[in-house]
Amino acid sequence: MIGLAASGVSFAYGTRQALSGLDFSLAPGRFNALLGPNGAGKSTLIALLTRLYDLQEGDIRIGDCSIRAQPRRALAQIGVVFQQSTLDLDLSVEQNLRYHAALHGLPRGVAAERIALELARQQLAERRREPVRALNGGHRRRVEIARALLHQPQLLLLDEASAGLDPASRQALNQHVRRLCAEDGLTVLWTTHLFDEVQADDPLLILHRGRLVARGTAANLAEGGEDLSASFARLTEVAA
Ligand SMILES: Nc1ncnc2c1ncn2[C@@H]1O[C@H](COP(=O)(O)OP(=O)(O)OP(=O)(O)O)[C@@H](O)[C@H]1O
Repeated sequence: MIGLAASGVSFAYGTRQALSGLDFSLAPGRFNALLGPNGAGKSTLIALLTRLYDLQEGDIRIGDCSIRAQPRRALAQIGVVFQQSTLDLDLSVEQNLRYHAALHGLPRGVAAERIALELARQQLAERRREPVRALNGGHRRRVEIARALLHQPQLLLLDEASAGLDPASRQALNQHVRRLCAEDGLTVLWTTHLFDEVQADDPLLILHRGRLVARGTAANLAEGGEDLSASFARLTEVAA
């Protein structure tokens, strides 16, 4: 199981400060939630964790690798599901995965084995020959998760993976990712702006206007029996 630790991470788009002095770590092998409203900086943080953007300040360690000093080794440990889907809707599920495996230089035989394994794990084996267009939103997300896991990373980052899904599919996807975590020891970072996707004992980070305003679990951040939305309102008001 692998953890992640960020220290002193700040990022600005020109003069617009998007993240300020973030220090946090993710619990290895757990479903870690990152909660923040639109514009809090979640996608910017994912972009830094995946080296889509270069770090401006601070460092991020994935396991024992610094993404500054050993970016290739660090990135090999990460799988990512971005907010915007990048599946080709007209290709089959399997073709999408094969294309991705080829891009990453996986030999054909290895790719075929991993694709079969991942599709079985995501309960999608029977749909492998269907075009992605024929799948509902929740299943498309599972294809993206399968794709993100093809190179066998130990850390899975999901940026608002449930966005655009109906409530039942949102909950099913959330439970699905929790199972991957529990069964395979995957370390997960699940970003969301929805309180009901966070459970009381999840390791939780709350991001507000580019600053971390709380770390802990929803249960230990709560005061006087308040629910997470009330804790959130109190914590962000203090930080405003
Ligand atoms: N390319 C960009 N250029 C300038 N400012 C940006 C850019 N991308 C994001 N921002 C700003 O940086 C801040 C953080 O945005 P970010 O997209 O990381 O937040 P978020 O929490 O992911 O929100 P959302 O859920 O809406 O994507 C916001 O104020 C946003 O307007």
